[in-house]
Amino acid sequence: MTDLRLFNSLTRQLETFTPVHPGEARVYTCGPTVYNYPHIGNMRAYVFADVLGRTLSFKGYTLTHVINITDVGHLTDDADAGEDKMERMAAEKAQSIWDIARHYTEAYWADIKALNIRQPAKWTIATDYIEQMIQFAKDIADKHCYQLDSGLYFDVATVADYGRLARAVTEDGEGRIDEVAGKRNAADFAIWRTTPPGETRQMEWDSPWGRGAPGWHLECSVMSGAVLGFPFDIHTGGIDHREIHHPNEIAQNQAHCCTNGLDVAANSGANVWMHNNFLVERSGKMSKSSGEFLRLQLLIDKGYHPLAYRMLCLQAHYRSELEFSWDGLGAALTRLKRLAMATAALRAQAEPAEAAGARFAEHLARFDAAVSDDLNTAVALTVMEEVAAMKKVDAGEKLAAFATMDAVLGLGLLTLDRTELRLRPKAATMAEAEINAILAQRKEARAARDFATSDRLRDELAAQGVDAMDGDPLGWDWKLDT
Ligand SMILES: Nc1ncnc2c1ncn2[C@@H]1O[C@H](COP(=O)(O)OP(=O)(O)OP(=O)(O)O)[C@@H](O)[C@H]1O
Ligand SMILES: [Zn+2]
Repeated sequence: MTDLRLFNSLTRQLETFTPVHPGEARVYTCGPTVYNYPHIGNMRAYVFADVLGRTLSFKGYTLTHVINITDVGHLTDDADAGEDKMERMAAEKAQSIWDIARHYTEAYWADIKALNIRQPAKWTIATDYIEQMIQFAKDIADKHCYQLDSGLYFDVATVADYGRLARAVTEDGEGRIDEVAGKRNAADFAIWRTTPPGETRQMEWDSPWGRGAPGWHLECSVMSGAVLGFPFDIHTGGIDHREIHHPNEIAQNQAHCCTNGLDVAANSGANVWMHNNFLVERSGKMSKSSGEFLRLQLLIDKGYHPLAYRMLCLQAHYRSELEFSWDGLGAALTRLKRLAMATAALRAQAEPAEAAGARFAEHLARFDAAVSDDLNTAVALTVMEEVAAMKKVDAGEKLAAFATMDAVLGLGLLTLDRTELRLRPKAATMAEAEINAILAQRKEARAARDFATSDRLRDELAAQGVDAMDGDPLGWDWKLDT
C-alpha cells in the first residue's frame, strides 16, 4: 500500500502519516454547537472527518474517532466576544437550554446518519466534562493565567510561538467588539467566564474563579486530551478554526502537558491539524443567519437524496472551497444514480466475492494512491466509475471491488436501492402509484399516436410538480420538478 500523506496545517505541508501508537489512529473532530440546526456547510466538516476516518481504517489503522457536542460556552464571536450561543437561543425560544441542546443534537445526529457518516467511538458532550475542565484550568492557572472580573484569562505570552497554526494571530482580538479591559495581550482569551453580578445563566457551575461556565477552547482541549491522551494523531475542524479556536487549544495544550518548546509536533496536543475549506454560496460563506437556511432536510424536502450532497462533497478536494448550487447538486445526484444502478445490476446477478481478483488490482492501486494523496476523493471517484464501466468481468468480483472502494467513500452503494434515490418532495401532492398510473395511460396514448391526450397528461403531471421523462438514459420515467 502507498503511504498515507496528509496536509498538516501546522507545517502547511503534506506529511507522511506516522501514528503516535503503532497501528492506531486517534482523531478528534470539533463538533457542532447545538444551538440551531446544522447547515449543509457545517456537515461538510463531518463528511470530511468521516472520509479521513474511513481512509485510516482502509489503510489498516485501528481508528478511535471522537467528535464533541458543544452544549455550553461557544460565544457568538469566536474571539471572546458576544453572548453564549446556547443561552441566547434558549432565551429567544423561552426554553430550557437542556431541551434546546437535546433537540439540536438529535437533529445533527439525524444528518450524520443520513449522510452515511460512521458513528465515532465516542461523542463527548461538553457539559459532561465540567469537572475535568475546572481541573485542567487549575493545573495551568498559576503559570499561564490571570484573573479579571469577567473570568480567568489565558496569557498567550506564556507559551512559545503562540499562533503558529494561524501564522498571523498576534494582531488577533484587536479591534473586535466587546474588548475586555485589563487583558495583557489582545489575543488572550477566557478559559473560564464568570457570570456577571446580577445576571443568571441557565448553565453555570462553581469554580475557584467564581460561578460561571467554561470557555469554548478549554472544552476541546480537555475532551480531546481526556479521551485520546496527549499527544494524539489528528485534530480536525473547519478552516475558520485555524485562526482562533485551534491556536487557543494548542496554547492550552502546551501549557498543560507539553514541553512548551518549539518542536511543533511534540507540543501541540495533536501531531496533525487538518482543516476543511468552506462550502459557500454565491453570496459568500454559508451561515445560519443569511439567506435560505440550507439544512439537509431542505434538500430532502426538495427531492434530493441526502447522499447526493455527500457526492457533491466528494467531488471536490476538502481543502478547496466548494460552491453550492442546486444544479450542482442535481448533477451529483445523477452521478450517484449511475453508480447505484451499476451496483444494483451486479447485485441482481451475484453476491460480492471474498475479494476482487487480479483484474481489479491496477484500479484498486490507483484508488489507494488517490485517497492516500491527502484524501483525493475526486480522483478516487473517477477510478470507481472506471470500474463500473469494466466489461466482461466477474460480477461478484466487481462487487467486491466496489465494496472496498465504497468502504472509503461511504456512498452506500452496496445497499442503496434505485427507487430510494427518487424522493418525493414535500410539496408533491401526488402519490407514486398515481404518477405511475398516469404515466401508463400516457404511454398508451402515445402508442395510439393520440398526442393530444399524451400532452394533456404531461401537463397534468407538471401541474403537480412532476416531470415526465421520455427516453431518459438512466431509465427514470419521471423526476420531480425542483
Ligand atoms: N460553510 C461552511 N463550510 C464548511 N464547514 C463549515 C462551514 N461553516 C462552519 N463550518 C464548520 O462546521 C463545524 C461546526 O461549526 P459550528 O456548529 O460551530 O457552527 P457555526 O460556526 O456556528 O456555523 P455558522 O457560523 O456557519 O452558522 C465547524 O468545524 C466549522 O468550522
Ligand atoms: Zn473544538
